[in-house]
This record gives sequence, structure tokens and C-alpha cells, in this order.
Amino acid sequence: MSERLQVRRARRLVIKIGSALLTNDGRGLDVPALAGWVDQMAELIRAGVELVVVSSGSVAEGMTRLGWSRRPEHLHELQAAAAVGQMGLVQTWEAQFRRHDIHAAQILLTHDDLSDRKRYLNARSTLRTLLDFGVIPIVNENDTVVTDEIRFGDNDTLGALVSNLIEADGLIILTDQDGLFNKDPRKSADAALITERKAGDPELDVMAGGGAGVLGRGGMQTKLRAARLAARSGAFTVIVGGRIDQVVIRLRTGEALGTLLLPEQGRIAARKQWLASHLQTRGRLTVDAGAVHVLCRGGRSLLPVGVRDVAGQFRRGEMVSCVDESGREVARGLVNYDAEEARAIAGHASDRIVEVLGYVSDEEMIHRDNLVLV
Ligand SMILES: Nc1ncnc2c1ncn2[C@@H]1O[C@H](COP(=O)(O)OP(=O)(O)O)[C@@H](O)[C@H]1O
Ligand SMILES: N[C@@H](CCC(=O)OP(=O)(O)O)C(=O)O
Repeated sequence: MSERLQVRRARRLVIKIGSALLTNDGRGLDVPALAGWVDQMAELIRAGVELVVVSSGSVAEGMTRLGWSRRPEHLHELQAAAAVGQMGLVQTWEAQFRRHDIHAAQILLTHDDLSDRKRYLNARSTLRTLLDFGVIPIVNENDTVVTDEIRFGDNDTLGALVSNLIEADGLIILTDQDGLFNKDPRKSADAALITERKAGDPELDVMAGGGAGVLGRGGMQTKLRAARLAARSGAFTVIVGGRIDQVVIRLRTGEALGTLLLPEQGRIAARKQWLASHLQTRGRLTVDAGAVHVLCRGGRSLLPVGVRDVAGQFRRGEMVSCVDESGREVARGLVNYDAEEARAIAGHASDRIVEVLGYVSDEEMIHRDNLVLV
């Protein structure tokens, strides 16, 4: 058995399952297969692993329900099929997880939701809260409101963006092939499985060059791109055959199934680099000596109580600079409140936020995960 320590030690994983697999090559939802993955996932959850599922299959399931044998070309018909199919998809996930007394939640996202800073923080807080409650989020694209995503039908990218969002240790992409091969195994009988590479390895581009299956849209190219995106927050990716017996459990025990694509750098370094790339700050929080002391020790959040003064106009999710009372910058981070709200709660204990604002979105002014010392 290979080491694969990263996979064995992972505490938070995103599992993405493609259309071809979920719908048994278009023959309607493959409920027994889905039940099998749920049994395996429930075992991981019981062992303390936090899981998010990114599930494709709404278009394929919608086509089956509407009696369509060919994927429609008109975007609105695709969107209609997705809306019909999503019902069956979440019903099935819900019913299967209920057998294990695990609640499931539906999350529909667009790529835009994840590039807008405010919505990014909102999506992240919701996902984290669900995970804290032991609920399993079932994510798909919000196909009703987008056309680009449904056209490219690329949930691999969504899986990677969700991995970035929740800072997952890894992304597992279950697909209809055993992993990434050195050429398309549908076309070449002598194709060989790649077991492990750095996600950034340029040789992989040539190997993933072949197209997708009939139902899935992205093929291996989008899976490779997803692995590179996931690597930006330090997550590994495994591309692996979803029909392999007990695949999730066996991966978890470190078995070298599928293709493991590794990030160039670890999670903390990746996050710091990502935060540091936000050069433009939108505002300035002057923090008191106690807060400077706490921040400089590292690994701590900035609470409203330590904020003396708020300068600038910024929105929740934007980058602000934290300075000490002499004006020296000590940290930067993504702020949880709009400037007006931040002014109102500055100097107050977190349990008073609700009194001052009438609601609490977060107890921290800047969460430690979104803070970098300078
Ligand atoms: N180098 C490769 N290794 C494995 N599969 C490949 C490769 N190049 C192209 N493919 C194709 O990619 C398909 C999987 O992608 P896709 O159909 O988008 O699946 P999914 O619905 O799981 O996202 C495979 O069935 C295979 O034909
Ligand atoms: N969101 C749509 C399209 C997603 C899609 O095709 O993705 P995939 O099968 O993973 O390549 C669906 O659920 O059918």
C-alpha cells in the first residue's frame, strides 16, 4: 500500500461526482451506486471527516424524466432539464443520507458567486455552518440563472472552487474512468494510468487532451484544470473511478487508486500567497495594543472589541489593512462587515453586536483564516 499520507490525514474533503457516473451513462439516476457512495461517505463522516458533495447529473436526470434521448442544444431547454432533474437529484441524496441519520442540504452556486467577495464570504459561512452542524452540503451549479456554466457543463471547476472556499484538504473527483491516463482510454487500449504527479506538471496537458464522454462535458482537461485550481489553496486532487468497489473508503486508507495530483505548496503558504495577491486595500482598521499583541502571536482572529478606529468605505469581504495606534501596518485581511457596520461595532464585545446592529453575521471583525500578518 502506498503512503498517500495527505489522503489518509485529510479532515475536510470535497467529493465531486460527474453526470456519466451518477446517471449510469444516461439511464436515469443510478440509485444503487449513489446509495453505495453515501454508505462510504457516512462512514467517513462518522470518523470525523467533514464532507461536501459536488453532484452533477441534473441535466442528465432531467432529460430522462422528460423523455429526451438527446442533450438539447438550446440553452433554455438545458436549463429546464436541469431544473427538473435537480429535484430528483437532491431527493435521492436526501433519502440516502437519511438512512444514516445525516441531514443533507442543497446549495446551488454559480462561478460568479465565488468571485464576488461578499457572496464568497456568505457562501463560505453557510457551508461552514452546515458542516459544524454535521449536515452534508450537496452542491451543484445554479443552472437556472447562468448560461456559460451549463454550456461548458463543468462541475469539475465548481468542485475546485468549493475546495478553495472551504479550504478543503483535498478534492476527490469520481468519474467513469479509473483515473487520468497518458491518453484517452476510450480511444487507446494501451493507455496507462498516471498514479501521482504535481498538479502543475505541464506533461499532463498533453495526456488530458482527449475530449469528454457523451454526457459529461469537461473530460480530463477540466479535471486537470480543477486540480490546479484546488492546488491554489493547497488541496490535493484525486481523479478516480467511481465504480471501483469501496473507492472512497479505500482511498481513505491510503490505497493508491486513481491519479493523485499534488499542490506545489502547503495550505498555509498557499492561503498567504492568495491573500497577499490582494494588493488593493479598501480601508483601514486601527487596532489597540492588546489586539496588536494577539494578532502578532499569529493564528488569532481580530475581534471588534480591539478596533479603535475605522477609515475608508469598504464592503463585507473586501481587503482592509490593520494598523497599530502609531499607523504601522501589522496585518491585512478580508473584513466581515461593511464600513458603517464596522464603525458601529468597533470597541464592542462580540456578544454586544446583536444589540448594536440588530443581527450578528460573524463574531470576528476579521476571521483568522482570512488574515495575514505583514
Ligand atoms: N487521458 C485521459 N484519461 C482518462 N480519460 C480521458 C482522457 N482523455 C479524455 N478522457 C475522457 O474523459 C472522460 C471523463 O470526462 P467526463 O465525460 O467529463 O466525465 P464526468 O461526467 O465524470 O465529469 C472519460 O470517459 C474519457 O473518455
Ligand atoms: N450542472 C449540470 C452540468 C454539470 C456537468 O455536466 O458536469 P460533469 O458531468 O461533471 O462534467 C448538471 O448537473 O447536469
